[in-house]
Amino acid sequence: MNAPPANPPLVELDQVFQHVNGRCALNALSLSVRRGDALLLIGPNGAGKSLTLRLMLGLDQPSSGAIRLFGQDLATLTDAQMNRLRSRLGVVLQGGSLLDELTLLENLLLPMRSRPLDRSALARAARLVITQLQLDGMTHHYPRALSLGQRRSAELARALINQPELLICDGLSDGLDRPALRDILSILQVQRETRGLTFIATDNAMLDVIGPEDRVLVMDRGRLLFDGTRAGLENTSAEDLELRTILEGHP
Ligand SMILES: Nc1ncnc2c1ncn2[C@@H]1O[C@H](COP(=O)(O)OP(=O)(O)OP(=O)(O)O)[C@@H](O)[C@H]1O
Repeated sequence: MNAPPANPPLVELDQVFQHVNGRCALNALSLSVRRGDALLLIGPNGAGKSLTLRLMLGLDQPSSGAIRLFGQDLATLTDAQMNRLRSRLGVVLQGGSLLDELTLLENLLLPMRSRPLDRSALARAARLVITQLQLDGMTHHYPRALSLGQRRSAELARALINQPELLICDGLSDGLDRPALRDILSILQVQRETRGLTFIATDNAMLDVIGPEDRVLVMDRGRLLFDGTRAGLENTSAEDLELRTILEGHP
């Protein structure tokens, strides 16, 4: 048997198809995410962005094709192995996921339940993300007392509390204004530079706040239309009508 590569891509999709209600929602999708990448997945409503992330997280199985997370083929994993892989991830899903009956601090500590840490280690982990996400003074508030931006920050803090290797965010910017989005992006960039965080975000609004060398994937109707830098996307879309039409937001 061949040994797995020493430094495999963190996520790989290989010729993935996904049929939903008889429709081909993902069509021959192949992509690869390397450690330290910051990858933005954009495209119109229904392009297949959320489906793609759900497959990466092992929440759905593809109709065909292979998905590898940290070098392991998800189709071959037991539930226990999948849970171990998930403990290396931070996830923010669309639509908000804070539990209303828990305080902000209790929400933040949810991912730590299965970790054998003492109170001081938990407090340290919480303090770090609370400071990073500027949530000081709010730890005993319930989610309903927070602004939308604070709730999004809290979800991100919860996703980062385990210091994950890979952060996957669906619709992180929903309801956030541009300065708030820039703040969040700079927090993620610092984690990328200081500890090699890899992150994947589906977020059309982020296109305006990422750097020219950051990586962008453009999807439409389940197909991957572009994989390159934001600067490359600007050049390519000047000559590619299909891409330009999507970026300008027309049907
Ligand atoms: N649970 C589901 N049942 C039926 N159809 C679904 C389901 N989930 C996704 N789809 C369909 O799959 C396609 C891709 O959906 P997906 O949610 O991945 O798109 P998206 O790019 O994330 O869109 P948005 O920007 O609106 O979130 C769409 O046509 C959608 O209607």
